[in-house]
Amino acid sequence: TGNQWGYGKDDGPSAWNKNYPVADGDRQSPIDILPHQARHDPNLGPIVLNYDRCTSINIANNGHSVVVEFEDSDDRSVIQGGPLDNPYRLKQFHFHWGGKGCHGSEHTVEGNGYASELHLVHWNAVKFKTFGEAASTPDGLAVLGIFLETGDEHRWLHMITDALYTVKFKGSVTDFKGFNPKCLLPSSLHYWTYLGSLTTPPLHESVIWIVVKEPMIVSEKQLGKFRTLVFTGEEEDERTRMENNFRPPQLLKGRTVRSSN
Ligand SMILES: CNS(=O)(=O)c1c(F)c(F)c(SCCN)c(F)c1F
Ligand SMILES: [Zn+2]
Repeated sequence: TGNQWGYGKDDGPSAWNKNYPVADGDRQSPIDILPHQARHDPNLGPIVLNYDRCTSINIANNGHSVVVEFEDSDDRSVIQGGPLDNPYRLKQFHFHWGGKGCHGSEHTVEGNGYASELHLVHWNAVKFKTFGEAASTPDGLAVLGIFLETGDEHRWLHMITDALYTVKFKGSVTDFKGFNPKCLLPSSLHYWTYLGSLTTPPLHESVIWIVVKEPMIVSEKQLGKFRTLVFTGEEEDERTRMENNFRPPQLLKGRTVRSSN
């Protein structure tokens, strides 16, 4: 069908504007963050996360990433504070990563990429009735971005990486109950924030981005397990390793990046 997109030569980020013209819009993500040009805003308070472990549902391979979905019928798991006027409900989290040794984050900092980037996707259920409505309206979504850097093993990431073999193929879904993603976060939640978009089609310009400055540290072995997933379905004959599922930085087009402290 027409809306097939991916990260390959012919269907990758440089081709997305064919089916999704907003790809060339004025508030696209990710971006390259220049800390010295970010405006420190003393009015930016801390990010407050209230996640309830009971809202996690399943882990899935959607053909683009590995995604953990959450129950979002009430305010049990929300993010608030910082640049947000309302609490935003946790809908899902997923990752973007590179190939062996090369970079795989979406946002970069002074041109430097990280090995991977975790996105916790939240939606404004005060102003919108459904996730879909929020995802297609300016500032309907708040995405918390966390960089992953290789080093020592992450003590809790094994809860995700141990489940990856069950979602190797596109379309596979497995139960994933009782997981609180707060265990993944670095100790400091100082952040940069700016107005942007989804980084995958349909690339809606609906995201308030909150990018945490301190990366989480994971081992090369843990990261390698993400690369055992494939973009393709079990029934397909070619097995395309899932890696480099990141969009490169987009033009800032006059936007301001603010910094907590
Ligand atoms: C920020 N990262 S992302 O890649 O642009 C991204 C996804 F991959 C998503 F899956 C979803 S939710 C489901 C909608 N198709 C989302 F809101 C989202 F923003
Ligand atoms: Zn993402």
